[in-house]
Amino acid sequence: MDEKLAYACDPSSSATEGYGSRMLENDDSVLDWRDYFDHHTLPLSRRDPSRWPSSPPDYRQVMAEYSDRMGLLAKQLLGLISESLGLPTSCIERWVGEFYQNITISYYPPCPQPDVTLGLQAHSDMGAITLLIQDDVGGLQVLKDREWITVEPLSNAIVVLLADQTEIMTNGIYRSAEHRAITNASRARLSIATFHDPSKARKISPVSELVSDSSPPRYREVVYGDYVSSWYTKGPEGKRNVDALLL
Ligand SMILES: O=C(O)CCC(=O)C(=O)O
Ligand SMILES: [Fe+2]
Repeated sequence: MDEKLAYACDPSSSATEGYGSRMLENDDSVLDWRDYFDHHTLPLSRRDPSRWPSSPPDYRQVMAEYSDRMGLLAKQLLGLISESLGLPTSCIERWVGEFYQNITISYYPPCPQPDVTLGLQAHSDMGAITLLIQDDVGGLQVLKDREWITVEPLSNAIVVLLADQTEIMTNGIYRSAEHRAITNASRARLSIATFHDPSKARKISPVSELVSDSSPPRYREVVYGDYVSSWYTKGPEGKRNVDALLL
């Protein structure tokens, strides 16, 4: 525990780097059965490996390489999404602007009452695209046709979760995935989520090529930093934050 606390997040502000267990600003909110360690990894100006664990000895080097490779994969996937919509490959990536990438390692201890306790409450991720790996325990679920479907762990698989800004940029053609993590009584679980977000100052709206008289914008423009603040203040409650921007 002392080792974890040596890297503790700043409790007075949300989304800081380091070790923590409370995600939302409101003290009355239901807690998740989860500890997490958040790394700021891109752009390089935010990357400070001295804030990351020093053990095992190659941790920092592996994390830096993982960050670079996930960033490239996220760009490729946004490129494929752009192409699938008949847009130039780099269109959505350009709309996001420089990637702000955070890597969150979540640890879910065994839970004595898994039937009444969530590891992580239902939410959609707030940025553009999340790449997630999980160990063999399982616990990630996605909402499909109002049913929670378990994402069975596959070794070497990367789960792609589209996030809220991609829903906005594609004018709702691609939807962000509502997901949650459940707990279990017997085995601890680990997952690693790599988030790719716009900068806080970036204005996000449906990409202009997808908007016309016959296809009007379905979402209000939002400054990404305001979106993040509102998410942390109100809490996710499924997809209520992106739904609140619907016109
Ligand atoms: O642990 C998981 O599988 C989900 C993690 C997640 O959704 C998140 O960190 O946003
Ligand atoms: Fe998530």
